[in-house]
Amino acid sequence: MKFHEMQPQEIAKAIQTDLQAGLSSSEVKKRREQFGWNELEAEEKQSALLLFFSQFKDFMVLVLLGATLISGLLGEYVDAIAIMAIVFLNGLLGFFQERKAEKSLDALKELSAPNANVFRDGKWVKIPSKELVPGDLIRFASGDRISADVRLLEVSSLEIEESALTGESVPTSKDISPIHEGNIGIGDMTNMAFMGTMVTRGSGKGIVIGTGMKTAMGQIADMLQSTETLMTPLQRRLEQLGKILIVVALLLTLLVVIVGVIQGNDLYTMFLSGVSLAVAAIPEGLPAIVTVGLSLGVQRMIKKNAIVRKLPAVETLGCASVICSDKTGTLTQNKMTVTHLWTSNQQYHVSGQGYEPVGSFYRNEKKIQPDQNEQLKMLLQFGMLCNHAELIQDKQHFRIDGDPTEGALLVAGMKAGYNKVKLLNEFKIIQEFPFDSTRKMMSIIVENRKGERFAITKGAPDVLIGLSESVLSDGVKQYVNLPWRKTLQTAVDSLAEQALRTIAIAYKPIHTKGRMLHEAEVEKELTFIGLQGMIDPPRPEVKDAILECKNAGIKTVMITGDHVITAKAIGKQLGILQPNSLVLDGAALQSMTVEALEEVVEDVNVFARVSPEHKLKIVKALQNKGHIVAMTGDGVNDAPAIKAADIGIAMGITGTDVAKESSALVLLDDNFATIKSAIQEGRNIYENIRKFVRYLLASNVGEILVMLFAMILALPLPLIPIQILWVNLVTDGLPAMALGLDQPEGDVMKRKPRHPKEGVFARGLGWKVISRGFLIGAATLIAFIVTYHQHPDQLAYAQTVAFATLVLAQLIHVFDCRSEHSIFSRNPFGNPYLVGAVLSSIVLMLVVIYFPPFQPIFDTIPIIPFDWLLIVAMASLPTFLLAGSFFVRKK
Ligand SMILES: Nc1ncnc2c1ncn2[C@@H]1O[C@H](COP(=O)(O)OP(=O)(O)OP(=O)(O)O)[C@@H](O)[C@H]1O
Ligand SMILES: [Ca+2]
Repeated sequence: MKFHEMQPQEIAKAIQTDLQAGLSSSEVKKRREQFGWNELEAEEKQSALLLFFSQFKDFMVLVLLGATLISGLLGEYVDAIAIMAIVFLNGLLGFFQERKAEKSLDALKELSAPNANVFRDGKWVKIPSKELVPGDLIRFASGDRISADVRLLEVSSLEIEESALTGESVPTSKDISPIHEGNIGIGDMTNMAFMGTMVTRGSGKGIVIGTGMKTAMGQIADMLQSTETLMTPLQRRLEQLGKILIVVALLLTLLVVIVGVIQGNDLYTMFLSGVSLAVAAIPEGLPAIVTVGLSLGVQRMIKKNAIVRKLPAVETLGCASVICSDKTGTLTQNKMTVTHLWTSNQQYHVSGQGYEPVGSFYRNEKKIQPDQNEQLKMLLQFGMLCNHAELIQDKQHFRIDGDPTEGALLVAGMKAGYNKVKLLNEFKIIQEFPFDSTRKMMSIIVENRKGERFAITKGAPDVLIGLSESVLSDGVKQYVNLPWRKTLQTAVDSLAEQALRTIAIAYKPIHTKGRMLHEAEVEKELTFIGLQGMIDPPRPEVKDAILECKNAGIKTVMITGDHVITAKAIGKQLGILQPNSLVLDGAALQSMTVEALEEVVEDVNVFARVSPEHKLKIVKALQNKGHIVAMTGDGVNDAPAIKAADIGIAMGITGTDVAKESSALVLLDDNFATIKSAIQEGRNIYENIRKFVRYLLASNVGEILVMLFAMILALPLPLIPIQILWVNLVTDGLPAMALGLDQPEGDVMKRKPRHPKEGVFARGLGWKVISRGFLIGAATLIAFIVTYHQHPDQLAYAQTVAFATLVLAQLIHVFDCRSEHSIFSRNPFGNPYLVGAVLSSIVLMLVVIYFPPFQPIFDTIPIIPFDWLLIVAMASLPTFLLAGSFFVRKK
């Protein structure tokens, strides 16, 4: 018999699972050995060796190797070996950079791996999905992705979207009864749930019958998800730039070689110089360093609780101009406590803090017994019944498992002395209609001991008022006429004005038995019982974060399903709501076109009582206005807006799998302040990339120009090929890496957001690269000419001086690259990595010049101390000459 044909008990027996306790840890271990991990086999990863060799397939490296071969054939063994060594070192550096980038991306994948809710050793626990084994009992709810093949045991309005398997995008509604029609397809197995499919509504529980490759998903081999690493816009631009530079460098090389040969240099030397120059001119290390820069930034973001799922988001973050944030849990703490009750025209106050179920009830400052008041009792008890939350006590600390709103209702009932288990004995739950953010309510149907049935509905008060035909007042049902409507509305408003989140409770007798009801039949003609108002304090750090964003030119918009007045009150507390800002509610949004919304959207700071579906409209309107939008979300219905936003952000704690999968960024702590940190980091990463692009390109320009000038002036070559290669590797590589670790400049959060289309050379970068590069080249040439004049018979000495000048000029220039303003605007020794990199580059340069075994290889001659004056002066010139203009401008 197949699993879908069996009764739950039969399945449990067949697969040997105790439905009361789940699997034991020892049993799990055994089954893991038998069935393996619950994962789809991914493609083979590139081995370390392969990665190492892939470093040498670069075009320029091949040219270099060709040059080595020619040197070898011509008998220039020293040259050949030295070039080989440098190529090897270059490859090694590239290898380590790529390994590091890959490792941190792997770590990211690990962090965003899905979890499953499993019943083991008699307890519900959350584990990584990959640890599931056949026989495990798992549960899931709206927004979850099913992590194994499952035979369903319990469902509550469960609907699952199975398009990943069947191509059918309309969700299938699920039940648990056995199916006996012989041969059926996956789409018709309504009592099964399959790995990779998505719960769009309701909740369910089931027993795992297949894991890993032994699932319906595992059988479609080509479905295996290959994780694509997208390139960021900047990476793409740099790649294009790289291509242009290759052409430019090759042309220049050709020019240098031709001019050189015409002037009587021998062909071999000119060939080698040309190749070295081309190698030096092409920033082939740039893409790798950019990747490392990005991944270092990504790691810093993880430390700040932000996980980047799509690398391009790192850059887009720096461009964000609007953050649309959920209220509950992101701006506020999502720690709810009921403080006010309202029923029969009376307001009550509840004392106590947090989730500790200790507190008293007061009316007009006088303590009362809630048990004495029939209607208060109903309000509290029904709030507990229509409720999935559980209160958990760890030592002295109380916390909620489930929805905090429901947790607050549960605790309020417990303060009055009621016990949920006892209540469930009195009222049997027959049917349930789960909460969703569009209906904004939840209902259950219960049967009491006398066999009478009635529905209990709890939800947003404005919605419930509309659905009520009567209201309970001192035990009597009164028809909801206009005055009553006003009374109820005033009661809601007065709670909302105190920034309280309000929940209304209503009920209705049910006379139909024997068949399942539809929610539309139940959630109407209700009798209103009363209100519960709960506080949800703002997160303390959010107010400052919002202000910081404001200074950075980023507007914060609150989007909430909560009541307009509650939203306004919180918005005021947090500084989101400005005196002249607009508030829009879901009803208004519903009737607006995107175009109409565009007209006003820039003035709206609070959207209240919205459904998740409205978020997409808001994103679109803002984007049409030219904004780069960051949008948060957690539920299934938030996914389209998260996807459409420039930066989709999902909640790590309350977020569903679906929301996380659509997002570019996941907040581990659900905290708004983390978005701010991520944006700050995003800006910083971009600035750091600018820094080393600037450094590397200016260095390359300097190297090319010094050679080119010398050619034009009919001078001998100021640098020999091996020296150029050395500069390219050591002087350029290490400090550039260190720039990737630089701290943000003080004003990084005081600038306006960067324009997303901004080019690589925007904001004066192009000018800085050319001018500094030009000066570095000129200064090096001057040092060379002066020295050559003094020692016309010692070309190698003049070349050594030129080499030292070039290296030093770059190592001084690197400090200038740390600031968008001037080298003087920051403490030059503020980045210890950079200081370390520069010092080691200097030491390596000295070794090449003064350590005898290296002298024949690099053709260097020890420089006499006096000449260092010239070198240092010339090397400082490029940086300080133009930095001087900083003071001129500042005045
Ligand atoms: N578990 C629940 N049962 C019944 N009604 C609820 C429940 N949770 C929330 N509500 C009601 O539905 C409204 C909308 O809730 P929803 O979760 O969509 O938004 P929110 O959490 O208040 O705001 P945000 O979108 O900022 O997270 C709430 O204001 C509340 O009145
Ligand atoms: Ca919500």
